[in-house]
Amino acid sequence: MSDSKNPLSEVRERIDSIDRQIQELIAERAMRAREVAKVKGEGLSAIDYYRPEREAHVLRMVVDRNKGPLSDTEMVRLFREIMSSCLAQEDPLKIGYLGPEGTFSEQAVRKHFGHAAYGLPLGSIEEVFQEVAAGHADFGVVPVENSGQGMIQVTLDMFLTSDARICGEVELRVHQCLHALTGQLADVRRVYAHAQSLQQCKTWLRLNLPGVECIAVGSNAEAARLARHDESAAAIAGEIAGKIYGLKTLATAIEDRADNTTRFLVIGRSLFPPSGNDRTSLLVTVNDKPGALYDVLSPFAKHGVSLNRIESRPAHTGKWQYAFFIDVSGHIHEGNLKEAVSEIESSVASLRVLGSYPVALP
Ligand SMILES: O=C(O)C(=O)C[C@]1(C(=O)O)C=C[C@@H](O)C=C1
Repeated sequence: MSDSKNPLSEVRERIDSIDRQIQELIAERAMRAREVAKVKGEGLSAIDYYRPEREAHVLRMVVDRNKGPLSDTEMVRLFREIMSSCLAQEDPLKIGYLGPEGTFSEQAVRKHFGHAAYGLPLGSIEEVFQEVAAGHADFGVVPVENSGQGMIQVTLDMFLTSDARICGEVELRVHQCLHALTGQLADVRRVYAHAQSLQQCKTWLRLNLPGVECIAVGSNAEAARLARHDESAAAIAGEIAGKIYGLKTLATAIEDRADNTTRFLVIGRSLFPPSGNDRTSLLVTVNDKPGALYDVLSPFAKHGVSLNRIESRPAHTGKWQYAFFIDVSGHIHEGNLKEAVSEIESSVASLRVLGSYPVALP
């Protein structure tokens, strides 16, 4: 009998050896993270140890080093989880999001903070802002924009009345599925979903479920919860929500646009230092005079600052008065943006820096 090893067990032995090394290195990394924490001070809470600018820097180095075969997104996800566990050694961060469990907001929380953070499902976007302001949550994650549907007005309007700061952004590819209790499309008489999701799947619904009643509810996870108790109903929700609520998936990727992506904001109570690739969000209200918007925008051009987006909303200060949400490249502590902003400040009714934060990672 040949004494050559079975090729499967040979590769598995190599994998076991690599796993041993990875595990030792992860344990050593966790020890170093403890040392860093000691330098920052003993007995602080998780929020005092958290450094989003450093995390973004670490993850950008991961992307730069990545030569495959795993994608940048996968590599970033793995390292994010390692940092999440390193940070949670004392006490996990508490993150508020639009619940219940299984929403895309929860997926955004996990993408940005990893699974060692403690997720706090809340009833509404307003509640996420309130819980962060009250200190019951360290940070909150709220949807702000969808690639096909545009801005989420509730989120923008919350910045008009709250002191929340933006500490980060997360981009999430959103894949919608149709789930139901029976698993039969022919049984579906009504479809529950969040209004945004109904919009995102309009064409699929028209072609595959013509004439079926579409009912907008607070979240997709709520839709899945309702469909669990009704054999003639289906819910549009992510894959995870379908599983959590014990439903069968009737169709996957039913969104009309293949690149359907939602951008979320991480909200907190303070500003963080530059990470090297940042974005700044400003809230500006202008006086009613000719060229008011020109006075806001021209200093950006003059100081070489790129404008990423501008969105207007009725201001809460009076009829026909508008607030502008402006996103620009750079950090507020960096020279050219600082100069542009101080020039704008002298010509507008009000200007508030909502936050400077690392640009979203893959
Ligand atoms: O470098 C730090 O400041 C750390 O605390 C270490 C570390 C990490 O694991 O790399 C952990 C948590 C912080 O949010 C950032 C980075």
